[in-house]
Amino acid sequence: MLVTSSTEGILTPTAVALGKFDGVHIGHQRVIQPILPSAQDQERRGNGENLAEKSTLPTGNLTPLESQKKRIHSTVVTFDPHPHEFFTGQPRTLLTPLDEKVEQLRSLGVEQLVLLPFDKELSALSPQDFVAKILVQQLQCQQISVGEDFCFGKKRTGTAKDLQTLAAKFNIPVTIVPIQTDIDELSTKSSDINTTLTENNRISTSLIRQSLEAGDIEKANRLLGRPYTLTGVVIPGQKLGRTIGFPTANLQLPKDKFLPHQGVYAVRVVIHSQNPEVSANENLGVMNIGNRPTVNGTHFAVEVHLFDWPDDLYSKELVVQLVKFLRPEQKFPSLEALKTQIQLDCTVAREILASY
Ligand SMILES: Cc1cc2nc3c(=O)[nH]c(=O)nc-3n(C[C@H](O)[C@H](O)[C@H](O)COP(=O)(O)O)c2cc1C
Ligand SMILES: Nc1ncnc2c1ncn2[C@@H]1O[C@H](COP(=O)(O)OP(=O)(O)O)[C@@H](O)[C@H]1O
Repeated sequence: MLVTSSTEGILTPTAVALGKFDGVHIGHQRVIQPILPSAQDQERRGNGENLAEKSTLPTGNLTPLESQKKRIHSTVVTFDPHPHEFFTGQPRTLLTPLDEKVEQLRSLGVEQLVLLPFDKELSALSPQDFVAKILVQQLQCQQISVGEDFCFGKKRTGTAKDLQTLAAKFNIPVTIVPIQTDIDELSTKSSDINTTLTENNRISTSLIRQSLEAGDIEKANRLLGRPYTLTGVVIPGQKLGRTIGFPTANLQLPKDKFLPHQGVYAVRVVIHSQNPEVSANENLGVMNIGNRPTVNGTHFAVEVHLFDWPDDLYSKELVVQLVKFLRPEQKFPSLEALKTQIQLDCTVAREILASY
C-alpha cells in the first residue's frame, strides 16, 4: 500500500474515503467499503456501465501503463497530525498508530493512504476550497465516502451534506454512511427509540477508548470487529521473571499507542518470524500492564508470559491480542505471594482462552 504525506506522486484518479479513522473500527470499515475496488465494480455494474472501459482491474486491450492510468485507486485520506493535536498542542495517544493503521487498511484492500499535513494552511481552507483544491485538483477524485457526522474545512463548518452539494458541481458522487450503533448494547437496553442514538451506543473511537479504560475488552473488540492489539519488539527487563518461574517478554510499544486499564489480561500472541518462509504462529498467555509495585518497579512495563514457550524472545516482534481483563495490578507482600497469584492468573486465563 502506498503511504504518502504529499499529494504529489499519488495514484490518480481516486475514490476517496475521508476521515481520521483512528481504530479502523466497524463504523470506519463501513465508510471505507464503498471505495474498495470490489464495491466500485458492483456500483458500475448496477449503473449498467461497461466495465471494460473503466475498470478498476487492468483490461485486456490496454498496456499495463495505460490501465494503471485508467484505474480508480481506492484511497483513504486522513490528517496528520490528528487535528485535535494541532489545535491543543497536546500529543494524543491512538488506538491505531500509523503502522497499525496502514496494516488494517491494507488488509481491507485500500490501495493508498494520503496523510494530509494538518497545518495552518489546511485548517484555514474553506469547504469550497477543500473540495476544489484538494479533492478535485490534487486527488482527481471520482467518488467520495464519508460518515454522516463528517465535518471539514475552516472551523469544521462543512458538513457531509455540504460535501455532497459541493462535489455534485464536479459530478462527484458522495456516499454518506449512517452512524453505526452497537447492536449488542442496544439489545440489552430499553427499546425506547429515543435511547437508540445516544453517545453510549454510537460506535466511535471514544467509546472504544472508554471501554478499554474500563477493562471491558469484549465490548472494545466487538466495536473494532477484531481484537485490540499491542504490537512491539521484545526488550530486556529486570530479569526477575525467570527467577519466579514466569519469564516475561517486555514489549516496546509505539509511544503514541493508547493503553488499556492497568492490570492483568488473558491474551493470544502472534510471533512474527524473521524468516518469511516460516508462517507466524499463535500462542496463549497472560499479560501485565503496570509499574510492578511488588518489585519496586521504576518504570511502566507491558509484559507477556507465554504458556508453553521455552525459548528466547528478545528482539522478536509480538502482536498481543487482548481477550479478557482479569484483575488490576496489586502490590504483594512478597515475590512468593506474587508467584502464587500469577499461577492462579494462568489457570483462569487458560480456561477463558479455551472457551473463546
Ligand atoms: C500475569 C502477570 C501478573 C502480574 N501481576 C503483578 C502484580 O499484580 N503486581 C506486581 O507488582 N507485578 C505483577 N507482575 C509483574 C511482575 O512483577 C514481573 O513480571 C516480574 O517482576 C518480572 O519482571 P522482569 O520481566 O522485568 O524481570 C505480573 C506479571 C505477570 C506476567
Ligand atoms: N514462556 C515465556 N514467555 C515469555 N518470555 C519467555 C518465555 N520463555 C522464555 N522467555 C524469554 O525470557 C525473557 C524473559 O525473562 P525475564 O527473566 O522475565 O527477563 P526480562 O526481565 O529481560 O524480561 C523473555 O524476553 C524471553 O526472551
